[in-house]
This record gives sequence, structure tokens and C-alpha cells, in this order.
Amino acid sequence: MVLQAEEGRLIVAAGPYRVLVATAVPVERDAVAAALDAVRAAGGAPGGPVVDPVAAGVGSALAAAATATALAGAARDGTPYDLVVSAGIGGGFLPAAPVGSLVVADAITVADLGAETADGFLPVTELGFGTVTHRPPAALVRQAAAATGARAGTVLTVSTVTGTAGRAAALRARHPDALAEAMEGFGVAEAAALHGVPVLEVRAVSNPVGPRDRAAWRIADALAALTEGFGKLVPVLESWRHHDDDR
Ligand SMILES: O=C(O)c1cccc(C(=O)CC[C@H]2O[C@@H](n3cnc4c(=O)[nH]cnc43)[C@H](O)[C@@H]2O)c1
Repeated sequence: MVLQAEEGRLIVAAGPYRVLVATAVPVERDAVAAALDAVRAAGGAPGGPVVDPVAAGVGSALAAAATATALAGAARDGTPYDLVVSAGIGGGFLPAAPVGSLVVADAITVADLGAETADGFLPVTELGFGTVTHRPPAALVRQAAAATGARAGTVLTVSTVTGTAGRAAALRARHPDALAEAMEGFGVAEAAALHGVPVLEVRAVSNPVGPRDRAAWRIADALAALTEGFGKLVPVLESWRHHDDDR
């Protein structure tokens, strides 16, 4: 039963399951909202989740702050979120993640939080601090990848967009399972972890990770892929529950 339906926001059932979708910029938020609108126009999703897309900002710090603020506000209002999704465009490592393809993170790893030494990069964990990887629920990742046709793998969070073949090779050498890089996932995941909420990251590939080539960007194609992918993800979010994750 559809209880409430608004532009850019899908509320299809009264249940407790609520999903916050944190994109970086408004065009990404709108791409997600378009998918939710399409689901609603097709008759809604009985028993489904409340899905709220927000533009949380570019970069890990702003994404973390905005996500934490949204989570805290919802909890304060008695409508806490059950899942956070970091969604948007990203760079894809070739050949595994070509432009226009979709990637679901089975690991959300910050690639450049640590220390540079004469012997190479040391992640912050080896300095005795914090964490460098958040792992989305495995069953949710499997189901999301199957439903959307996305590949599942590591999505790196970087502070600096990769712009050389050398940097791309170094990242792949350190993170052999990396399929994509973007700038917000780890911040969103840190905020979610702070609030005890599971996280998922979905990236539509807008450009290859490698030598800088602005002519090679396909942002419109990536946003279309994000909309299409999110439309297929909604039924997964409907059926998934955190306690299902040992399947
Ligand atoms: O100026 C450049 O060469 C350049 C290349 C790719 C992306 C940018 C951005 O400023 C976009 C940042 C924005 O989009 C996400 N994104 C998209 N592609 C990538 C990427 O290859 N590496 C990291 N982030 C990417 C990112 O999450 C930001 O929200 C500039």
C-alpha cells in the first residue's frame, strides 16, 4: 500500500525500514530521485522502504559531516535510518569497470589516509589509528550486484582524483580488488559506523582511472546508469533486512 508519495522521495510503506542515500552533488541526487519517481509511477513498491536521497557534498569530510547530521536528526525525530547508501559517479579501473558500468562496493577503502615513508605508504591503521575499510553487508552486496548487473569489488575513496597512469598502477598494486575510485564513500561509511548503521556504496563509472582526459568523461551516461541501476536496486532494498546478512 502506498502511504505517501512525493516528488523525488518514495514512501511506500509504514515499516521501520528507512534508507538515506548520500550523493555528492545535486545532479547525482536527482538521478537517484528519478529512479524513485519511476518506481512510484510504476505503482510503488508495497512493503518497501522509505528512501531519502540527499546531496551531502563533495569530498569525504563534508560527506561524513552531512551524513552524520542527517542520521542524528532522523534519530532525534524518532525516525532513524536503517541503511545508508553512498551513491554517485566515479572513476573506473579498466578493463574491469568501463565507463557507463555500475560498481557495488564490497569494501569501502580510504586509499590515502596514512603516512608516506621512504619505504612507501603506510595506512593509518599501521600507525595505530582508526580504520581504512568498511565492509557493506555481504548479502546486500550480492543481491544488489545481481539485481543491477553491477560488478562487486573495492571502491577506493581518494582526496585527489587520480590523473596519471603511474598513480592508477600504484593504487591497483596496493588494492588489487579495486574497481573504482570516488571521493565520498569512506566518509559516508565512517558516519554510518558511528551511528551503528550499515552502509552500501554504488558508483556509476563516468571516467577511467588514469591519465587525466576531460574529453573522456561521460557524466550524462554515468548519471543515466545511476538512475537505471537505482531503479533495480529499490526492490533489493525492499527485501533486504540487516538480520538477513548471514545468508
Ligand atoms: O579534473 C579532473 O581531472 C577530474 C577527473 C574526474 C573527476 C573530477 C571531479 O572533480 C569529480 C569529483 C566528483 O565526482 C566523483 N568522481 C568522478 N570521477 C572520479 C574519479 O575518477 N576519481 C575520484 N572521484 C571521482 C567524486 O566522488 C566527486 O564527487 C575531476
